Amino acid sequence: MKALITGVTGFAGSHLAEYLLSRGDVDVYGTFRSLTKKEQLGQLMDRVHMENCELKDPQSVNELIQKIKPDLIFHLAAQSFVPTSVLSPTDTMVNNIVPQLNLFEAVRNHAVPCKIQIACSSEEYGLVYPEEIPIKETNPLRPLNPYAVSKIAQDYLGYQYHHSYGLAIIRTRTFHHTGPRRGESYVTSNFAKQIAQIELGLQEPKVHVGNLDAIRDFTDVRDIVKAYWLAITRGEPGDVYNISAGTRYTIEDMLKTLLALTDAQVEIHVDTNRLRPSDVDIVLGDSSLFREKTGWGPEISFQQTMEDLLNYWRSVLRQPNNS
Ligand SMILES: Nc1nc2c(ncn2[C@@H]2O[C@H](COP(=O)(O)OP(=O)(O)O[C@H]3O[C@H](CO)[C@@H](O)[C@H](O)[C@@H]3O)[C@@H](O)[C@H]2O)c(=O)[nH]1
Repeated sequence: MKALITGVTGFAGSHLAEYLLSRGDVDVYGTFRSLTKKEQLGQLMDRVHMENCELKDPQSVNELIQKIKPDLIFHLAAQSFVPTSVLSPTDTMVNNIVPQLNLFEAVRNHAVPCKIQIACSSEEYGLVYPEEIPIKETNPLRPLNPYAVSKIAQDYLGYQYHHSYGLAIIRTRTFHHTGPRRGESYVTSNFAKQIAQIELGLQEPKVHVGNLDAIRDFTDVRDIVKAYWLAITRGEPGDVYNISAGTRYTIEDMLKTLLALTDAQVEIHVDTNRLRPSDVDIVLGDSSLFREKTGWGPEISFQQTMEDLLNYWRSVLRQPNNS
């Protein structure tokens, strides 16, 4: 079976590649943007068929789909950092919507009988009222940033291409996920990296933070990629599924969990430039539809995820020429 992962060197993409390769029954193809990340991932990426493809270019995507004729497409490539979408809304719209349209059109043009999973997001729900918690797939979408709007466009294009053209598209709305290799801009990784830097004397003993009151439903990325596999193999084309562990932590709880794993004595410093114009206060998911359909459930505890993330940064920072 041939699986194509767009954004294979990205956070979820690289974990998905690792999972698919470990199964032994999947030939993994991937598109990527960053050569540096490819090199950092070393041996893992040596086992993936790496494809040069500009996802924003229809011709390039057409050639890729015609050449590989994948059985499965996991579309993970995206601009996924909320503050970047606030600073550059146009780039986020173009980077998130155009590649997906090119993929859908290429699959249509070549009549490739594949299944497609698209990575949508809990950010689409945006403003949520207390009585709507935990959030079901039927909740209204009230986006609070351009990233969320771009994900709604991806989500609804998935719906439309399924209904208009019969493409076997499964939409997953994933809640906050983290773990080793998480990009350092995202809150869990950012705090873990700062603590590891403090331990090594590379930063003054002060952790810089933004809004600590936001509530997130944290899931380990290694559980998320297993969910993506189950979504594409057992999910119903045309349907949309929430994926989340159902945990409820404030960002402050998450910081305290990390601080309990270190002997370093630190001060907490709120940086106003880390606060967002409109933050999403609470994101807590109801993933019962997905669990009933596929049998999925999270296996890695929040505590374990945080420990693995901190250890990841400790090991990265101890390597020569680290960033
Ligand atoms: N990044 C960051 N966030 C901070 C900080 N301090 C507090 N926060 C708060 O921590 C929360 C999480 O921020 P992010 O890690 O940037 O993630 P996100 O906005 O929740 O979005 C993530 O989850 C979505 C749902 O899965 C994803 O779709 C999205 O791509 C991203 O991964 C937000 O409420 C943010 O204001 C900080 O120093 N840095």
